[in-house]
Amino acid sequence: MSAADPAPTSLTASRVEPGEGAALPTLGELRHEIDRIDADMHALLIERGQIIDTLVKVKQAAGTEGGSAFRPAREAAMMRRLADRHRGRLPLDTVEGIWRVIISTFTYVQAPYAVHADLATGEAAMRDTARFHFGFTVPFEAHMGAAGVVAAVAASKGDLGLVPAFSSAAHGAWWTGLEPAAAPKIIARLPFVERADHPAGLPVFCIAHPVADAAVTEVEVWSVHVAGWSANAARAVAPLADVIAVPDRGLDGAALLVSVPVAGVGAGGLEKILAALRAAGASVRSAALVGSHASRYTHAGKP
Ligand SMILES: C=C(O[C@@H]1C=C(C(=O)O)C=C[C@H]1O)C(=O)O
Repeated sequence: MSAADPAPTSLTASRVEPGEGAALPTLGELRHEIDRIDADMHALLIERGQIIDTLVKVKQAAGTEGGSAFRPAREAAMMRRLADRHRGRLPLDTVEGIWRVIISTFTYVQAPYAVHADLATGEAAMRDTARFHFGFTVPFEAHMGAAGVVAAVAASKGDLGLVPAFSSAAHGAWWTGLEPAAAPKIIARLPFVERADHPAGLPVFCIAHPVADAAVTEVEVWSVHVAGWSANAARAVAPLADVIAVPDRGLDGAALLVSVPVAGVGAGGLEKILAALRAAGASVRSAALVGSHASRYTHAGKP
């Protein structure tokens, strides 16, 4: 501590936020408070790490470790609570980014994993998304095309893959690679907290080998193959579910990725969607469950 920065005693709340007409604290006093808070936050992160050390032992004892340590249901719930309780000067974007890095890195130190991402749609946006959600300590591996991401995750024990959760002609029906029972599955949809001005708002599905005790089934994602695909069929399913369609012109059909809420508003199960397709003249050739994730959660954004 320099002579220009004396060590004052801790400030009372009334001096940190003085009322109208009250004497302002000195810059030195306020910086001392900032240093105290930084040391407390750092100590709390170290303590969080100690809890994780014990959590690893508990998971080992329960036999629930191995594979990915990523628990998307828990993370979705934590991120919703964080967004809902946030207030004050620090932007929500920053708070969300800090906690994504904290949680993803603590997941990594439990069981190392890499994040494989499909850069084919837009390298900058996908890299921003991967780094925002998983930080810089978790290794990042770039792929050109979603099929490469699916293959890399399939060959790994606990790696995660990021693929676009939006229609893109360039991608083909990558999700058909998730149909075999032993293939990776969709386990999350990011960002967990959506808003119009999200700084890393590219909608992505996170794929991984699913962990038995970790599935979130609020929204099911189905790979559906239809014959007789048409604009009429597309219009019939649009109000019922989020659908990504890749038409197969040779066969007059399409491969669809259909997200179906399991409960609540919009629920009705896959059957309702298949019935709407049939009523619109399409015939359903197959339907395979390729994953599930937490309900989408939208935050109002800046107050
Ligand atoms: C700590 C756990 O493992 C992971 C890390 C988390 C964290 O650091 O908060 C939360 C969920 C998991 O993805 C857990 O399973 O609770």
